[in-house]
Amino acid sequence: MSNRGNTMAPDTITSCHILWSTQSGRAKACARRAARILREQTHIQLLNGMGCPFDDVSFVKFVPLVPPSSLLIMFVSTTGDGEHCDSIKQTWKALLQKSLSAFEQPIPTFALFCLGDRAYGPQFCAAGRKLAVRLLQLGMKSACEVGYGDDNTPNGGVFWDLDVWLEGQLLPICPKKPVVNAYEELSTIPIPYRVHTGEEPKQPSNGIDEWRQDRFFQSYREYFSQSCPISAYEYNSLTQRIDSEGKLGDKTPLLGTITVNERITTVDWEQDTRHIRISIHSDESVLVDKDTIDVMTGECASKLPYQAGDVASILPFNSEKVVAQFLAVLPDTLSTLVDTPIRIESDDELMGNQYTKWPQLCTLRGWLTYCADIQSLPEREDLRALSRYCSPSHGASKEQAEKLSSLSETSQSALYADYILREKRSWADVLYDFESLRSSDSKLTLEALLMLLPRMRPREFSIASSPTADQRRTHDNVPVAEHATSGSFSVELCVAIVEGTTRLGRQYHGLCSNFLSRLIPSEVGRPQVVLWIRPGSFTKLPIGIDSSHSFETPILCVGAGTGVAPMRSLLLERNAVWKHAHRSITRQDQRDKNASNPEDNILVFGCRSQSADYYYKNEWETLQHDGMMRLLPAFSRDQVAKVYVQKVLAEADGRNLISSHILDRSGGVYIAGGPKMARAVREEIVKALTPKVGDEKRANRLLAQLQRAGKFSVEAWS
Ligand SMILES: Cc1cc2nc3c(=O)[nH]c(=O)nc-3n(C[C@H](O)[C@H](O)[C@H](O)COP(=O)(O)O)c2cc1C
Repeated sequence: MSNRGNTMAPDTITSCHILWSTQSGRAKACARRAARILREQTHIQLLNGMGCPFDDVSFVKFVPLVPPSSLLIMFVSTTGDGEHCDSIKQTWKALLQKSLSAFEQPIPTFALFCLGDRAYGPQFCAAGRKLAVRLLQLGMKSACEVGYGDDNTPNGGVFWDLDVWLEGQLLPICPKKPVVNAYEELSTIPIPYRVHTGEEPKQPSNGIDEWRQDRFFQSYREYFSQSCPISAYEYNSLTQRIDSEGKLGDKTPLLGTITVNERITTVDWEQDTRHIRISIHSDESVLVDKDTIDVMTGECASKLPYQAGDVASILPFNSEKVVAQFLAVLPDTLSTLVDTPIRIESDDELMGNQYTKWPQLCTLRGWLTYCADIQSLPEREDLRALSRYCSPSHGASKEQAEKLSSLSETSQSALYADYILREKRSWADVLYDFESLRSSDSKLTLEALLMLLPRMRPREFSIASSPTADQRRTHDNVPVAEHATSGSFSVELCVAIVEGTTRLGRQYHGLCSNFLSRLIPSEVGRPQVVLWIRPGSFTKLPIGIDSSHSFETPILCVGAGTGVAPMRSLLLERNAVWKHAHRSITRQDQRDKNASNPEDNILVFGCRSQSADYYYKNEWETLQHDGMMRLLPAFSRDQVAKVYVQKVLAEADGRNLISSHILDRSGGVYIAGGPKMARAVREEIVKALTPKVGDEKRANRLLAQLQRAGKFSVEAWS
């Protein structure tokens, strides 16, 4: 496929719409940068400002309404294993309808920039590429070459690639205007917020976190709901799951308490990894709806609270220390407000989707703790925006404003990468370094901070526990009547705590893993965590865990490091369901009658050292001893030559395991962990299948078929 449809003459394009699909925000940031550059350097009219998510417009109906002189500029990220992000899923579904015929001409052309990570191999930018193919099939034309942004490109990742694409592809097809210093004055930027202080009296916190205090709770709850992942499940007030995935809307988050937070690597080991259990409780003040209880069994009639393979999206909070460091670099006029309740009013018209709807009532300290992502690294556009707030009377103001602004230029990408990316400089670091931003007459008002700082977004963790085992445990320990009314459940996570040191010796910490590591197990009913649960790549596999009795599909799970989390969920779930279905058979009987076959549940687990980071060792060994699974460990550093999961898998059973599992036993293969590992395992599978099915092409085709049938799936994260 040639990805260039036709090159437009610069004067034929007069306007554009910008659309993006993103999981973690980079595609939106690319859209923002492109919009700013188009505004400054071209005569193109930006019809929807810096753009909106695909699913905000009804794409199929929208395209024929757009005049051909308008350009559709699209930024599309890939997630999962070559999948589309949540914010384009409805559009993608509509575009795939068989009944959809080609758009009637004339229609607008498109310019597409895809975001991805080359470590995903053949799935690099798969979502964007699939979209391009489909749009071309539907008769749309590409106005310029498709752009590809890779997270690993030196000096800025996708943003470096974006600049190259803008310069080489997009800008040449747009009517240029002479570049004057089009740099926006502060006074020309409409402020969408009004902050009212002093209206609400201060009250003692009584040691309760601000977001849980009665007077603020509703305000925070509404704010948190906006961070809900699109596919999150909905729960009723008894924490019973009441919908299937895919129902849109801002869903109230679940509130959880940490009941277990244990280090599962040895104390002297380089990596601190935690086994964390979060207990989720209902709002006990709500009365039980008797209809939801099965009168015969006393059990809740609703489905399991979550499914094996699901993912927990957790909203992190900043630590007291980080907030104090940030407050210390704010102008005095702001830092003195710190514990005063503030009311934030927002102008919906000015907000568009460009700004965040913050909680209506909070304090500056609360906002910095629960809402603003002050530990994130400011993007180049942020530095440019910040430059407008330097104090006019500070001696270095002009120089510092120019420096901040120039760091956003394409030509200064290497400097930006050195200063921000490599040294992981956060907003607080930048405010500290550029002192004209924080001097007493700085223009940095509270309203400006509300405009500038990004909001905290949830981080995702594969759930490591089995919902059936959890429910059985709860039933065994809690009297039936009490359980039926509480609706409570728990989820377990396996979390590697991220920390490191930059080249210049600055320490950095992963936001959410460190937030979780700090939480001390507490009494159930004192929420510490705000979360949602949504389906993951391994939810709803055809492997017999929802139909209780069918274990016809043997599974081969490959998990390296914390990639073992979803595998634990699947294996424990199969074990719990199996046990429930065979509860009259004793252990001895099981072995005698060979009632379960260990080959039905194979785990290839990879870690560095058998004695230091062998997660859940005892559980695997017990299951293996009971004949419920087969374990193939790979300890990469326990011998001179490195041994990884792909090698163990390839060599097992005289190099026959892969082919006999897939071809003879019709088994499913599931892989979780880093993208490089996932790619290497996939390559070994193709290598093993090739001689059996004829050639490599057929082997790849077979894997694609298995993937469509839910018998091959990958969950990879960097
Ligand atoms: C869970 C996960 C899965 C991903 N899967 C892919 C993939 O299959 N192919 C790819 O090219 N990039 C993949 N990526 C990389 C993202 O596309 C890349 O990081 C991108 O810059 C993120 O953009 P966003 O912030 O707009 O979501 C994945 C990233 C994550 C976190």
